[in-house]
Amino acid sequence: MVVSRSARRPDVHKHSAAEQEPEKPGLAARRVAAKLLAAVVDAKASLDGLTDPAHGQPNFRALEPRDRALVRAILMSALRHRATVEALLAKRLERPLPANARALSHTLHVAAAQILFLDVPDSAAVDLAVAQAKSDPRLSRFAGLVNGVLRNLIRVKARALPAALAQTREAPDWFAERLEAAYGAEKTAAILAMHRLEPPVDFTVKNDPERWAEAFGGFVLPTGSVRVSKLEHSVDQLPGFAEGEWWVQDMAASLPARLFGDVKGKRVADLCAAPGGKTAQLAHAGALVTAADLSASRLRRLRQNLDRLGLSAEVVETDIRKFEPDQPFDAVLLDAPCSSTGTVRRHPDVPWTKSPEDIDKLAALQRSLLDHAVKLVKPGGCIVFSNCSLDPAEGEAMLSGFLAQTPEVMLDPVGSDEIPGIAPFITKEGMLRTTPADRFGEGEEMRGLDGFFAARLVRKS
Ligand SMILES: C[S@@+](CC[C@H](N)C(=O)[O-])C[C@H]1O[C@@H](n2cnc3c(N)ncnc32)[C@H](O)[C@@H]1O
Repeated sequence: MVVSRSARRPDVHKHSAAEQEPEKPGLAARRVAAKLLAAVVDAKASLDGLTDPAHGQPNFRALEPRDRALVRAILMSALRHRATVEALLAKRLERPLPANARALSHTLHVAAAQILFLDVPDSAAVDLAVAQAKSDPRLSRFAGLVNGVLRNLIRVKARALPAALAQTREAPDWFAERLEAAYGAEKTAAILAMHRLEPPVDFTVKNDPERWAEAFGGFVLPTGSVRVSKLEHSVDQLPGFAEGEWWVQDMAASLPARLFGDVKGKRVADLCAAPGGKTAQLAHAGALVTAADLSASRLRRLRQNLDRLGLSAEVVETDIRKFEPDQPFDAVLLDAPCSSTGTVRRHPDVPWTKSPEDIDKLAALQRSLLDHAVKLVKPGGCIVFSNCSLDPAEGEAMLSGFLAQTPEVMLDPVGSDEIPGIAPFITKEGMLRTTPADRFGEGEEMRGLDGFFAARLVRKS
């Protein structure tokens, strides 16, 4: 290895006074927030992946736990309200930022999200954004602009924020337009309004929902899930966690596995199983479950989850299109990979990382997975197809194309009284469709669930 002289003698470097100044507390967190925002918005990386404690972005993982929590809070707000922040910043800029000023745009968004939506002192948000600009060669000449724009935002926010929230459609155009085509203008507005809110946490409990609702300070939904509007503790600190008495699962996500009815003693394949929410439901209901998934790391989480819950399943790591079990199953669940547009309340990066092309590709993947899934079930056996997309291309439309071209399979319509509380979500064809704007009763807390699609099919021959 050739080592250059200067590399061996770092002591000869001259440091400027500015470089030697201790870094302002909190600056590293803001820098990481801007970097991750760039990764989400420009490189279409998933926020959960970037902030994964074990495999996430290295600068993020290097932060103290408190700063990691702050970075996540900043990014959740910056993405949840991205269109509103953009509109408010645009009004404070004399002219649009040039396309190559991405770092400047991300710095402004990170600071604006704190000023508008977080409990961070305004002065700290501005000072740190200015310090960030000064210390970054790409941004140093914009430090004055950062200061001016953000101080202006602070001055007007009490009046300008409510107006911007009322006038801005909180989504990229492609996303809102597809929702409108599927659900109409009024329901789209209601869905986008729900995307602005932090969602409640729903739990699937093994037994006695009333008891857990009381223990968590929540209430029982008509379907039996327990809902907590705002959790005061992390889930692993709640009673019953170590004992494996419950798991976190949005109410909508708990419905597909219940469409099989009584599965006690039946051989059921859960084909895209990880991290195992539906595997756990099926195993708890007494099924002999084979849980298959492509992802080794996600299957590790599935095993950990089942261990905690004291439940068991046969676990198979495979691309299910190559899965050839010795004998067909009594029933098959295909909870297919999808655009996840039904989970924007929890994953506000989704509209900014996905595209219409992704939706088309995912619909084609779902179709190929479903074509194979039906071969794995006995004649007379049941197949439930589900996913957490709001887009009919991945739900109703994909399924009707499949049914038209697959004569050996027919739709088994779901009755509106099969599960307590599901009537509002059953379509006239007997499929299940939920959106975040749906409600299952009167009152604010009875509103909101993930967007889900599910259909039950029977293999005739
Ligand atoms: C929506 S998630 C499943 C969630 C899971 N059913 C639950 O309730 O916890 C979709 C899963 O499909 C898996 N997957 C994607 N393509 C696959 C394939 N070709 N074969 C098997 N699994 C696949 C992904 O690894 C991912 O874990």
